Amino acid sequence: MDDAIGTPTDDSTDKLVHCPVCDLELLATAINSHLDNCLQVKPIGGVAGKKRRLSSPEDSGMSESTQPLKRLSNAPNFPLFHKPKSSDGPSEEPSFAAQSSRTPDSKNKHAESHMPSNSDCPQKQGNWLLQSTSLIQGDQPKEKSLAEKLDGKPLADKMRPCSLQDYMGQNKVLGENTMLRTLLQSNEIPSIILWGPPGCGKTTLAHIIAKNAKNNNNRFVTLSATSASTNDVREVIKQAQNEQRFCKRKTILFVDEIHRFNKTQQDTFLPHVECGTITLIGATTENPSFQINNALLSRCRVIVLEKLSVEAMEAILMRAVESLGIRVLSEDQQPGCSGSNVSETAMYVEQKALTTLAHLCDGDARTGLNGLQLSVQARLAAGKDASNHDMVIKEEHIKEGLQRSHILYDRAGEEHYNCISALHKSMRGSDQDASLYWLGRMLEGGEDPLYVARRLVRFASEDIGLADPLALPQAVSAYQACHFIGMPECDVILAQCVMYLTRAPKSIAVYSAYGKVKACLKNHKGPLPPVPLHLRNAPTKLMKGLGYGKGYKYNPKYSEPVVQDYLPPEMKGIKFV
Ligand SMILES: Nc1ncnc2c1ncn2[C@@H]1O[C@H](COP(=O)(O)OP(=O)(O)OP(=O)(O)O)[C@@H](O)[C@H]1O
Ligand SMILES: [Zn+2]
Repeated sequence: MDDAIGTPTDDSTDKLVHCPVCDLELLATAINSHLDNCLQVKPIGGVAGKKRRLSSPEDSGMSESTQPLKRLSNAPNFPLFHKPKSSDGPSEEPSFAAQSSRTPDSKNKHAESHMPSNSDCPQKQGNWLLQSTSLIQGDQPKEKSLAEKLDGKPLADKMRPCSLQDYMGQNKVLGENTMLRTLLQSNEIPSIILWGPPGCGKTTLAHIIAKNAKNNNNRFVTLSATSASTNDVREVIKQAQNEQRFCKRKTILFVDEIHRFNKTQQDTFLPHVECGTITLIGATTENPSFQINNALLSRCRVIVLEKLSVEAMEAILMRAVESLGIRVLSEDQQPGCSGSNVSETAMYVEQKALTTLAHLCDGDARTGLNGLQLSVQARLAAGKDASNHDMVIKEEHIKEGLQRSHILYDRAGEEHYNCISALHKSMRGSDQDASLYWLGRMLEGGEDPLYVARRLVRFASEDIGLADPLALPQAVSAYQACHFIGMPECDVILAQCVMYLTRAPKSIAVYSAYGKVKACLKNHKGPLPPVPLHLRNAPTKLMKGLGYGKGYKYNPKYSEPVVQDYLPPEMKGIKFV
């Protein structure tokens, strides 16, 4: 590579810059001619084995805006570029660039990162429902079969809305005059944290926000905190700086599951969010006040998204059903009465089944759409063996298709803590029905029975204590019994214990007395007082010689009450109980 380093002609061009491709330091005036060479020789976007040359931004491993490759007139003719990290090194963690080339699946759904644009929108991409192989052969576009439509990416991904129009629910944050609405209409997007339960549309909203920003000259980069390393974060920042410097383009960085980043990783963002190099959109299912660094939190607006309502879920399912060409049967309708003259077998879904699905998926659109997909695929598979009958998806098929445990309850997240807290408070309030309800919510949702049992043991002491000293052994027995027999048999054991504890008299005397002890020790200034000599044991001659145990009155030897101090002299008279 011939690095033509130019000669300075005036002060403004005297600056040294780094080539973003090969990192060579050279004069600003020379960067373009250098880059022209450098880009030709240096393969960039070495992603997952695919060496590419930068011909368009989408071509590069890391995703970004659909801006055409262009030169800037105000900089000394800089081209648009960035340098995706090579993922060849065996010791390196997979870079975000590498992630972006993986095929997304429902778990790794945000791996692909892109600037949302119409061309990214799966529904607008030449219509994913229509294209089939016949197009390649030059025929008229032929409608894909249902099986073909369900092939590939999960339905939830295919249905991801590209505009607010198709984004359902969340009216509290997206309605007229809300902050977010106003923001979407403004040029500047601030850094935000989207907090909400799984599948409520955080990622989708982030894409829509980025796309809707009037100042569309943004780069959109996605990182998943579950797999990105601090180096990946640094790399993104470095490129964002380059983009800003050379191309005056802002980088919108979407970090999914941002709570998974440790505090150091979160700190890495801070200065760059502050100075505006990066607009951060974080998504989290966890309460940001616990999981996100205060300094970072104070620079971001927190937008709370809610579980999708049943109505919103129905609308989402309906949109999916329509795009799949499945016909909806109201209660009094029969298959075949929809007036369609399609000769092949048709797929129907009962309205009731959709409503049930909308209820069962507990506000999680991904679960809802995946549930629909599974039910349709199961019907298709069953239909293969049967005669050429129309296929109808009924309520029971929907229920079969969903694993309830994954729907009702999120074992690792917020819901887990919310439910155990509700159980604890209901027992404390001696409300048996509520206590049993929350217990059921957890156990039927797949909670670990031992986790619940441990909390019962704690409750027996904290909230009942000496008001009924039998509560503790009851709870310990329940724990052991659960340990022996496990779910599902142990459900009734936990229910018995929960009812016992709920009915028992309550006392926090022990709990609060011990709390005072802890506070006393914590607040103590200076060295702790030594244990008085008379209270010390004297197992050896030496210790006896030192005065250990001297003057101690052994209570059983006295018929009258013994007067003796048991606290260090400094603590005399202190009361905890
Ligand atoms: N409000 C919505 N309107 C329409 N579709 C939605 C909405 N929310 C979610 N979806 C659908 O559900 C899928 C999953 O949503 P998304 O990835 O945005 O959820 P998320 O809140 O980021 O979830 P997670 O916390 O699990 O990452 C989307 O691809 C889309 O099809
Ligand atoms: Zn170079």
